[in-house]
Amino acid sequence: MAFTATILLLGSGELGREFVISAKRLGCYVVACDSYDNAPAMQLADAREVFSMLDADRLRAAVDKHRPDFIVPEVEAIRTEVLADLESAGTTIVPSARATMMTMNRDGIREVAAVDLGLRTSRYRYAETLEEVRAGAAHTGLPCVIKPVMSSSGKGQSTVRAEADLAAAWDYAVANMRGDRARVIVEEFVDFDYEITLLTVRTREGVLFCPPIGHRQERGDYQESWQPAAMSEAAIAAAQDMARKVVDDLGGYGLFGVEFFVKDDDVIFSELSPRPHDTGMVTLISQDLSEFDLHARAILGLPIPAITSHGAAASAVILADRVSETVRYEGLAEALATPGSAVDVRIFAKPTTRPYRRMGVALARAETTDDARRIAAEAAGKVKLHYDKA
Ligand SMILES: Nc1ncnc2c1ncn2[C@@H]1O[C@H](COP(=O)(O)OP(=O)(O)OP(=O)(O)O)[C@@H](O)[C@H]1O
Ligand SMILES: NCC(=O)N[C@@H]1O[C@H](COP(=O)([O-])[O-])[C@@H](O)[C@H]1O
Ligand SMILES: [Mg+2]
Repeated sequence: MAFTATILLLGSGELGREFVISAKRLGCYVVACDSYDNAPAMQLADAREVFSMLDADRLRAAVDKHRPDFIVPEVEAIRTEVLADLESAGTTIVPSARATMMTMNRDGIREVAAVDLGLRTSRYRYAETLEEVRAGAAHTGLPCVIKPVMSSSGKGQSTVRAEADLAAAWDYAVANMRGDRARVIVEEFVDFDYEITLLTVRTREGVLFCPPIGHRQERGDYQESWQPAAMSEAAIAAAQDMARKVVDDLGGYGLFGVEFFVKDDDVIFSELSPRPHDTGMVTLISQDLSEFDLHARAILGLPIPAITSHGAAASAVILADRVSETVRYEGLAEALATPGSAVDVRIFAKPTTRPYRRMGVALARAETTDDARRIAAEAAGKVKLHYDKA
């Protein structure tokens, strides 16, 4: 068939949805996979498969059926041993099977960064029992942050300020982790001035960086992001140096979201996604090419002559507040009419809601990042979710 390439997308949320658009524009055939039907990326893809990507047999069956040129993971929770086998047999895993294995669990990437590469990270310990959690907290000191090694978007994460709260944090982590391995990382709480995502593109021609993205998180999940984040040249250089080391170690081609905490000029590596990053959705309005276009080009081996910035920009999330099997969006016209130099909205069209589930994002460009943040938040606030009765 007359397609540029066949891509099997593992995970079909909002990030996958925008990636499908970028890949389709370049003539790819995309099969979108996720554990539930009508996931955001499926609505735009050429074909879909609904199965748990932790199920090795189903994953292999999907690969046998579609014979992809590229397998593009969009979530962490994937049976990554299967990806390693497929890579050995000649299928390209994006960015590499090693990158997906090392980032599926927090302990993997932490060992690469802190031990193998000697990057500056927070103090940490792993724990598999409450006793080990107590020992971990004694090592890091309080406050500390406790996270399941297998989770994302802040699920199961809590900050503990008093020893008496360690047991509740352990229980919360175990109750909200993914997978069946009760293991957490206990991290020193970093009292950072600000935190950033450095979008880093590994291409055949070398490593490229987007301007740093600042963001604000609540409950371990991103609420708003802006670009460029104000940063000293020294801090940018330190972050770029660390990002380059990690992506070169993980290997392959694609875009990575590398997360750092910054305190004064001290830049501390936190973690990374070997794929587009939620805070990077701001690039849908801030730059040519967006993080999704960059991922697609890097994967396909297409040139990236320049990453052009359109100036200060921001994104603000639109969240659900309850469990519902149906949802409608209202206020789109009002949101898009928000005064500002450029305002846009992305509606993810997720079929169901739950408290804090990200359902859309508002985007704005303005003279300053402060103005862009204000306008994006105002536009996001105008989009109202209407929960129909089932
Ligand atoms: N050690 C720490 N000290 C201070 N804040 C922290 C620490 N670890 C995490 N946080 C805060 O919690 C947020 C989420 O943490 P982290 O990125 O590790 O979780 P995540 O579940 O992988 O999130 P995502 O998948 O959205 O990237 C961070 O962006 C930061 O704001
Ligand atoms: N921080 C990771 C992240 O933002 N991942 C994005 O959220 C989706 C899951 O959303 P859901 O939980 O609403 O289904 C994922 O598929 C991905 O697009
Ligand atoms: Mg993170």
